[in-house]
Amino acid sequence: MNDSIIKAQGLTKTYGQGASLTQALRGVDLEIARGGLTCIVGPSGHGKSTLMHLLGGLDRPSSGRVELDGQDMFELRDGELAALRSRKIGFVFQFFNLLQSLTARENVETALMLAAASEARQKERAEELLALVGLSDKINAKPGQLSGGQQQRVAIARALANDPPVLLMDEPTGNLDSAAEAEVLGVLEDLVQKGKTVILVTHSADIAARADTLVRVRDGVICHG
Ligand SMILES: Nc1ncnc2c1ncn2[C@@H]1O[C@H](COP(=O)(O)OP(=O)(O)OP(=O)(O)O)[C@@H](O)[C@H]1O
Repeated sequence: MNDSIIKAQGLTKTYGQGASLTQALRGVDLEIARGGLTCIVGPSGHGKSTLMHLLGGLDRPSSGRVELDGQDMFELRDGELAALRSRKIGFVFQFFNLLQSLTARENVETALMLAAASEARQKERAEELLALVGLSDKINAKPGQLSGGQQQRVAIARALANDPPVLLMDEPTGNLDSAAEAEVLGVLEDLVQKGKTVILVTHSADIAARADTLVRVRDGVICHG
């Protein structure tokens, strides 16, 4: 596959040592094509989140490599890796992680890296992002005034702050009911239409059914078929 945005080779990850050693990943090779919705599925405790963290450069593997847009991530030093991550990947997690005392717009603004931009430009950009996830009417609401699905859409807008090509999500609908899940899925499908690469770990059969690519993880390896 030539146009893969992420390419992983021989990934292993071991936690702990001695009697408490866990081999979370035991040799994963994976290519993710640019664009499209990729779902990582599999039983609990089999290595999905570990894989997601390594694909996003949030953690380093015990061995193996991950190329992001042609760049070998783990040959970079921590600071360089962090800079690459913030340009290329937006992260979304199960529990939204919004700041409760800030409005939706302010939560998005916290992630904008527009150092030179005026306050007015930052505000405008945050409002554009909230419009993109269908929340134009909630820009001044605080998380406590929003439903779970709306909070997760604010988290998605925040993850898009620096216009990364990739969105990486760990169970983004794990804390939502099915109506809110459908809301979030709609936003993700919209983003895929706009050319983003969306990769998510999910236990939801409804979401997995909409994936362009399914990656099944079992016992720390990818199982085919
Ligand atoms: N930081 C850590 N330290 C020690 N062991 C860990 C750590 N993170 C994960 N593990 C172990 O690695 C294995 C894989 O965990 P991982 O979180 O990747 O699984 P998962 O498939 O995402 O599970 P779930 O669906 O329940 O979230 C498990 O046995 C887990 O206990």
